[in-house]
Amino acid sequence: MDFFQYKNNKLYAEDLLVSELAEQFGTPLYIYSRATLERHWKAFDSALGDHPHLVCFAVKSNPNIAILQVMAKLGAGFDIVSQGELERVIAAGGDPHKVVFSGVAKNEKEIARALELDIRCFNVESLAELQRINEVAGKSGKIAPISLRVNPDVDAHTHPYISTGLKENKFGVSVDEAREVYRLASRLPNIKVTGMDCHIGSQLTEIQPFLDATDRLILLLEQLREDGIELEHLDLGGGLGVTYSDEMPPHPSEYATALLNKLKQYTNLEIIMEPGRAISANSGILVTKVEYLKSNETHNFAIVDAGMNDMIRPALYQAYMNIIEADRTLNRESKIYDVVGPICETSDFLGKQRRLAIAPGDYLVQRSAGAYGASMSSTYNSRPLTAEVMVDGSQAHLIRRRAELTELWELESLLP
Ligand SMILES: Cc1ncc(COP(=O)(O)O)c(C=O)c1O
Ligand SMILES: N[C@@H](CCCC[NH3+])C(=O)O
Repeated sequence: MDFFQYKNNKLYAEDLLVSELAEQFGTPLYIYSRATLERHWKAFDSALGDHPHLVCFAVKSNPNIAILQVMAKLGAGFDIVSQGELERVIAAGGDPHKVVFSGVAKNEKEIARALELDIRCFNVESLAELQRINEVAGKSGKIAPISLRVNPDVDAHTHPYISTGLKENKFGVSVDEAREVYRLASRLPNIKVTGMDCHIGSQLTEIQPFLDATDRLILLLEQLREDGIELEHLDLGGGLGVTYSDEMPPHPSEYATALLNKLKQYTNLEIIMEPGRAISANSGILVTKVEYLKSNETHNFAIVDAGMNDMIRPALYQAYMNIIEADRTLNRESKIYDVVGPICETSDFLGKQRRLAIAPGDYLVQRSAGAYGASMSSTYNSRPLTAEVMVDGSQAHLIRRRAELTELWELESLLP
């Protein structure tokens, strides 16, 4: 069941009318459904069944601390890529022992803080990083649990900007070098080798690349056994896609079951997953108000109050995201529009060539906006970050207020 659905042609978020939420909290506005977030995380968790596992929510997809709190209450783990994300997890009540730390450029301070909190594992992306973690752990009197992020050189068949598992990408240690780096790691005094990880890209809509990557990891895992290196966990990363238009990605349970099938004889090997988008994207919408309609010889434009600073995916990846009316009872004339924002950039659009029935003052909804929406937003053009609301049944909680305009320069100062 979809928790964002029309009843009598008016869009609801769980039990609440989207247009009323827009009136109450103003626009642009991100609205999330708690029930949807929970259902999506549980789909992964339950598909992995009795096999030892941990489903780590990829914080980068939506780091709002209320969202992390919902995850923490479910018992989720977290995949982080910075100290900022780590502190958010802690602030939200997350368990640091369920945190895996990815990212290509971990600095000493971040490593020290993660060691202090006894995180589950560092997902190490290079030999140089491994050596740095060993040094920082030595200084902190800790033993750092590590996994090597293996780059399996598998084509994820996704947008080139969000493909990460090819040789030419900056991520991880190549599958050919990994065995040697593991041998080295196993001899470092302040390192404990606990796992292996990979993440081949985002918005994958086919299962096969995941299976191919897993095969390469299993091969390496067997080679490590020959070297006397036993792993405790295998982290298969995130990357499962969602439906933005007509993609048909596998359901999380189908995906998890397929991977589990490959690994079922490894009964003691804990499986870690790092889904972000598959949990958060369709748990959220972006509501925006039509400010003006205008037309020229070739185009009709719906000029709305949300811009690429609020949702950059269309501008950055030419991503298609569905746009629908919040209220279909208003009896407007329908036309084909480019839905554009207030930012002074030609790439500032939410969608192009969409049939919509709207008038100024109406609300439009961009669907699937819960992942990489608010998290990638900026204050470009000195626009405050958009407010965010969590709907929980018939309750709406403001989980991020819109900043006052003066707060936008709080960190700056005039010259003396
Ligand atoms: C290491 C790592 N894990 C997990 C994710 C989450 O990816 P997704 O949101 O596609 O599930 C990402 C982002 O692509 C990532 O870089
Ligand atoms: N930000 C991207 C996904 C990148 C995931 C991070 N590795 C998107 O919106 O699709």
